[in-house]
Amino acid sequence: MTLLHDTISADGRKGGAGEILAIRGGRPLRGRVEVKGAKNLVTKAMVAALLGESPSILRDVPDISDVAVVRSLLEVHGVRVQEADEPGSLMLDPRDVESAHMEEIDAHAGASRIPILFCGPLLHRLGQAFIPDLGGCRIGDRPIDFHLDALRKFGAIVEKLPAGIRLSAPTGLRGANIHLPYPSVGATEQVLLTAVRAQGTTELRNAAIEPEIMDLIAVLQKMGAIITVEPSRVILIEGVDRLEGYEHRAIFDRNEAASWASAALATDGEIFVGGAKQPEMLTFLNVVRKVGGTFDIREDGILFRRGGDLRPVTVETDVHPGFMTDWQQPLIVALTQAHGESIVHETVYENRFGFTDALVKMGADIVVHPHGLQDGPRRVPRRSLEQAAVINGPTPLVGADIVVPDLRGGYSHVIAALTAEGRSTVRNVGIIRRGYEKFFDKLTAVGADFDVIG
Ligand SMILES: CC(=O)N[C@H]1[C@@H](OP(=O)(O)OP(=O)(O)OC[C@H]2O[C@@H](n3ccc(=O)[nH]c3=O)[C@H](O)[C@@H]2O)O[C@H](CO)[C@@H](O)[C@@H]1O
Ligand SMILES: C=C(OP(=O)(O)O)C(=O)O
Repeated sequence: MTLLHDTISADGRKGGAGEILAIRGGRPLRGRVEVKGAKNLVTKAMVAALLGESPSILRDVPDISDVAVVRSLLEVHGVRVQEADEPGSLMLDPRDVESAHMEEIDAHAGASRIPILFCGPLLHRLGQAFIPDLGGCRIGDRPIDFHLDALRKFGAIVEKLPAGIRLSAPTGLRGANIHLPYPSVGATEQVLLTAVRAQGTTELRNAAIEPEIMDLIAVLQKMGAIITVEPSRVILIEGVDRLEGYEHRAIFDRNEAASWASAALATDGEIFVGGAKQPEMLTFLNVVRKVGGTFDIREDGILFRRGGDLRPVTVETDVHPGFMTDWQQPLIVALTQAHGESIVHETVYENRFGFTDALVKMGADIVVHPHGLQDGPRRVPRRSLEQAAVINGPTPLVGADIVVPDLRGGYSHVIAALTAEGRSTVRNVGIIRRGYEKFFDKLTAVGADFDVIG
């Protein structure tokens, strides 16, 4: 195994060394990996630091390119960011927040989805905000209409620019009554980050309640916010005049944990995921059990292994506490090895099965139904945008030349290549660093046989 490069570029979009892997598959992955703070919390907690009048300390920050992008965008707005009291901790000092130059903001275009969450904090701190065009996984349209509608209700004025948007709040931001058309994670965070310093009370209905959102609420409460989570997806936020910095250890990355679990199932291996915890993964663990995998929940993590032949399963992705959409892509690799027909209904995004083309090229039997399947009783309400994938297994996979399309799809391609007999070339793996820290090191730790060839 030759490691030529396993570092993050400051800019998540840049290519270069570490982009192409030659993988020799066909043997079980066994070993231990550690997961740190969740990409889907850490990046938002970093934005929350903008709202404080004093510095914040965030611990268990993963070394991923989405964090680098958010750090850089904070820095161009005058936030001083440096390592704090232990490896993987950041001190974020927002006392000198200032407007950034347009070119500095534009340099972050297309790199991540997080910049949209700068709207409320920048409006509070500076009275205006410029937000670059967003990046993130291309798994559907991913509109930001819920975000902008909510911001307008708070009193913001939104202008479309040739690249990005400009917001201003000439008369300040006031609490609002907001009902989200769908429990969007990002829009819920947008409302939280805006309402905490708005004048008066905000009532948010049909809010997302993912564990990462609860952790963001914990961060905001440490800062001085007053947020009440009521039953039935209602969140009340009483605006306050001043927030301070926080000290916080981020919730673990349950998406990374589920990914390594699926790798153990797919390759008939055994992987201990240090830092994984049961409560946030209940729904995933139920599916592991249903497909015939086993898990052993320990004090410091969860051990995943395949117990025998894998069984087929039907899964509907959903908002929390349902089966998370980010889990379905790695799981599908394992389902190619299950005995019988599995069905995955993707109800969150309208285009999240593109990665299966590569799996089919490797020998998998997967048929994607772009308008979903009418197949009997369902727990998750049908959505017009949904699709379904029918996976028949087990099928031997053979090595192929494949190109990574997005973060989870990319991880799934690597795992498929490690499951497949023979040699695969996997291109564009740099995308995987958006959400998986020390990815090559971790592959090595579980015994993957690969070379970085470009
Ligand atoms: C950085 C981050 O935390 N990303 C996560 C976040 O993405 P993100 O916050 O972008 O996902 P959302 O929950 O907002 O999206 C859910 C659905 O709502 C739609 N929608 C959303 C906003 C909007 O203004 N209009 C609109 O129509 C989306 O197109 C999608 O169909 O939650 C997703 C759902 O758990 C996860 O897959 C992503 O990993
Ligand atoms: C869809 C994802 O991320 P993002 O929202 O950052 O594109 C993901 O983490 O799988």
